[in-house]
Amino acid sequence: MKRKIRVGSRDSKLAVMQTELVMEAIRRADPEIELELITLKTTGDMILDKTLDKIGGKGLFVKELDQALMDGRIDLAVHSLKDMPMEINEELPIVACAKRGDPRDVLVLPKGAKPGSYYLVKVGSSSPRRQLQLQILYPIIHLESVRGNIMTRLKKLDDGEYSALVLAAAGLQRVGLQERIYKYFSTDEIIPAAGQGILAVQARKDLDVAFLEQVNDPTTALAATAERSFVRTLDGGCSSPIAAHAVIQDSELRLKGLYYREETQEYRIGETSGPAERAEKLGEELALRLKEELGG
Ligand SMILES: NCc1[nH]cc(CCC(=O)O)c1CC(=O)O
Repeated sequence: MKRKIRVGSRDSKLAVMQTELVMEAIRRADPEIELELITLKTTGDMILDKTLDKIGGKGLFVKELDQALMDGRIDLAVHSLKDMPMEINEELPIVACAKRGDPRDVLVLPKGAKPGSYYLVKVGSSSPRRQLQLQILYPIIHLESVRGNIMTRLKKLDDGEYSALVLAAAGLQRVGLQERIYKYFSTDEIIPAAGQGILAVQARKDLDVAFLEQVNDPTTALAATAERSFVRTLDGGCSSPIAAHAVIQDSELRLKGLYYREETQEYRIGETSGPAERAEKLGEELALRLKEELGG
């Protein structure tokens, strides 16, 4: 008898494209499994007139999917890891991280803009992490918040509401709009969000997930562990400009992190490296070091 797996996803174009990528990987690993895509609207997708920090943070992008997992209406949920809260219901663990996509942030110009003629006035980004690092890169920049999914943001850009946007490369690539990318920021120019470019699969902890072994990329999972440990240790909500990016080479993990202290409006950028299996500890140690350097 064919095993049937119901895969839950937010209903944005990006979320569905990402979930289909994971479903393709599952089919490649086990063609016998029957997969059904089930999309759900999440609260975070419906409240579009407020910035995330004003509506309770990242949990609003996962609550409905968590409930559907608990109710047994879906068997898996696929998320952009960077949109998942650092604290996860232990009944609903992350059971796989697919191989990381492009982690970088990029600059996008309005359709038809002449190359080289971009202005740093009314640059759209709602991410405190991007805003802080853009101000460091371009002290004269004028930033404005922008909400909505990728397609909504691009329409606002092309309708003249912004002179440029800063978005994630992976998002544009996955919806087939990589040609809109005008400039890539290196991960040193703008340190990505923890988990940026990573697709995470969540399931009820009692589900037999052996079929996900070939979907999971252990190197990506260790990088995600270090980055999320850094943010969790700093207790970073979505309103604080915390950034973390880990790269693993020959079992050596290098982690770069940015910590911003609200009270003093100071930030620190630091790096650490060590054996990849120490990912959790490396994240914690770097976070504590930066916190101490900033006195709090
Ligand atoms: N909350 C927005 C969001 N969540 C995940 C991605 C991109 C895909 C990824 O980082 O895996 C994006 C779009 C963006 O930041 O421009």
